[in-house]
Amino acid sequence: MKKGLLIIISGPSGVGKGTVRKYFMDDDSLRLTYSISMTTRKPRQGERDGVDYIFTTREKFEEAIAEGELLEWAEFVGNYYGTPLTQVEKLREEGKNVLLEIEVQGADQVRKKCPDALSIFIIPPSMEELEKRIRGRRSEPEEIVQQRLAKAENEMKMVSNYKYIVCNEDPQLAAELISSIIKRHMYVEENV
Ligand SMILES: Nc1nc2c(ncn2[C@@H]2O[C@H](COP(=O)(O)OP(=O)(O)O)[C@@H](O)[C@H]2O)c(=O)[nH]1
Ligand SMILES: Nc1ncnc2c1ncn2[C@@H]1O[C@H](COP(=O)(O)OP(=O)(O)O)[C@@H](O)[C@H]1O
Repeated sequence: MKKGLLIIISGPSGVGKGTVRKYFMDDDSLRLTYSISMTTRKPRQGERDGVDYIFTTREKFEEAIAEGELLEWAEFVGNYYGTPLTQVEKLREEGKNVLLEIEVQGADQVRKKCPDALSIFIIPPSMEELEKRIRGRRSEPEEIVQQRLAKAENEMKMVSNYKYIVCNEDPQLAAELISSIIKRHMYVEENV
């Protein structure tokens, strides 16, 4: 059996990564598994431990770094985020396509370790629209919103490191584009 793809999806906070993902994640023909990250961020309303993230403490996260348990990790607006290593390789060996939804520094680390990773960056139709979306989520205090917006400006400078750029104006269309990119790569992998 062919090893599954490693797919990186990045994009500024609030661009709609989670929203777009819901449109294509359950498409069986894509054989996708979502890699659940570890984070020290507090859960937002409706987020579930072990489903959206593995929520943990700074102490435990630093232990995981020291033990070499993470494929990559980064600090983002005061919190740690990282990808547990164990599941990724096992799932790929089983032929599953593993999806990492991670920020730009983590994506760099993954590209170095796995040069064959497929990377996609989601951009907003405009920075004004991005601000509306971050604020529309109403989950964080103004100070954090400002930090996320400043971070977004910097992240947008990293788009050229990605193989594909998809604009999320309409989430269904963005999901269709991402699905066709994944299908194309699955087809290529299966026919080499
Ligand atoms: N490097 C890295 N970044 C992650 C990981 N998990 C999530 N992120 C990114 O961390 C950033 C902040 O995530 P979050 O607080 O959930 O905010 P959101 O993207 O606005 O929903 C986003 O860019 C995520 O894609 C991870 O395991 N590693
Ligand atoms: N194409 C879109 N048009 C308008 N609003 C959107 C679109 N995609 C996402 N949103 C909204 O933007 C906000 C942030 O989306 P979310 O999926 O949480 O982003 P991310 O996971 O990138 O942080 C949510 O309130 C979501 O409903």
